[in-house]
Amino acid sequence: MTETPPPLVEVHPDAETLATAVAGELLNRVADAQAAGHVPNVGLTGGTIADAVHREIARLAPASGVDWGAVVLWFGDERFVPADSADRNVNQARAAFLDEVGAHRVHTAPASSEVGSVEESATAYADTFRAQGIGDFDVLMLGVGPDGHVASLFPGHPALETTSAITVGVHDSPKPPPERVSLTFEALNRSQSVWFLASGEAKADAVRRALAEEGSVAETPARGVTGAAETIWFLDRDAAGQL
Ligand SMILES: O=C1O[C@H](COP(=O)(O)O)[C@@H](O)[C@H](O)[C@H]1O
Repeated sequence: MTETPPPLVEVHPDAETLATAVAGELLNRVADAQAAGHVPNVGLTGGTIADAVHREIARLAPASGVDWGAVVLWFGDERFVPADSADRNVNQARAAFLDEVGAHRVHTAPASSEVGSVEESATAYADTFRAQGIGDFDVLMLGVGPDGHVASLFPGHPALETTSAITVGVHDSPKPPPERVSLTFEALNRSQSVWFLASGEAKADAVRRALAEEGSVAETPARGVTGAAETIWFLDRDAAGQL
């Protein structure tokens, strides 16, 4: 088995500077990939710090030279609610930056108003991956819950144990809404760069557990994802407070 490099930690004074730094770094990576003739696949996440990052991408995008029409965008997880619900991660991202920058190659799991069950949604999302022939994510951004969850893989939840599938339907999520679709560890780990984003004191214990020498993935699912080329933890000072 190939060894992945150890995680790097980058600490910023607060959530605002963290969001600006991540947005700037993402724009640089995507611009470089496009300059090299590559069509980048980028994994997006929902959540509070992700929203701040997305708004910074919108602000910085005009000067970046990135052609967002030629970036393929995915979500690490999606909430199984109606298509027009503000709870959908894709709607949060559309409002924050996707519409403004002109991104249109955007893929997420179908909504509850589009398919009949969370399993059907998970299967359709997996089919989209296969149809697009995605090898791996160039950059996958992931939020981290205060409980250590990543995407919609929650501590002690049966969805953690999914093998031989790239998506899973999640029922009884401890965080609302209860039904979600998540990429599995198998899919999340098909990433060159994994960037964890965490801000605020409420995340400090989860960040400590995720980066500790010892601990289980069942207890802290964020421990289960690494990038083949790099894993970076982008933190603010409060989230890094227990390191
Ligand atoms: O429910 C979710 O939560 C996490 C983290 O969100 P945050 O608001 O605590 O930052 C997010 O990564 C995930 O995509 C989302 O569905």
